Amino acid sequence: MRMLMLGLDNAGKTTILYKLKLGKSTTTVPTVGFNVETIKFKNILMHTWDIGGQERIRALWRHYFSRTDALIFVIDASDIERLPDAKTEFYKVINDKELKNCLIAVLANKQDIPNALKPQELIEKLELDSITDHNWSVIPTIATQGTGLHEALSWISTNVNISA
Ligand SMILES: Nc1nc2c(ncn2[C@@H]2O[C@H](COP(=O)(O)OP(=O)(O)OP(=O)(O)O)[C@@H](O)[C@H]2O)c(=O)[nH]1
Ligand SMILES: [Mg+2]
Repeated sequence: MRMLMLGLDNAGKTTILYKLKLGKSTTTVPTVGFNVETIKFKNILMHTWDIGGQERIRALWRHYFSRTDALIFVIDASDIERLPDAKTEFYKVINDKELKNCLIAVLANKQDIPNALKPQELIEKLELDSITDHNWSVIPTIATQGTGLHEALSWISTNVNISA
């Protein structure tokens, strides 16, 4: 299956990718372009694309939409100031017709930071209950420690319709 990981810069996407791939926390630099790794989870091969989230390169995201089975949208839940930007980008992505059938896992990352929004608060602020045309879930994570990442893959693996 093909997974696409998007979200604003600094959300934690690359940290998640390499925590899942290597089992350890890595030092990252802002991604200019993409990283791709295959993660094996419960005998499912998850081809996972992590795309840079800086504003000037977000226009490139759509080139990676095709054939995506699951979208992982990573949010820095402690960055309340940029939540409106994250929301705008999120809806732009999920309303694209190329992603109309994909599963959506929203990761409420950086739960180790004291003011981080909890999943229920993110559901309200992002108005996720208004989404009726996708199967979605919000999962709290701490990418640097690996907390919640297997729960996220587990939810994806049990809900995905693998097309190929
Ligand atoms: N405290 C805390 N820091 C985190 C967590 N996850 C990631 N970070 C840190 O956040 C910073 C950005 O992480 P990246 O994984 O590079 O972010 P990214 O989403 O790939 O960013 P772009 O490549 O620019 O799109 C790094 O310093 C990470 O160590 C977390 O759960 N908690
Ligand atoms: Mg990155």
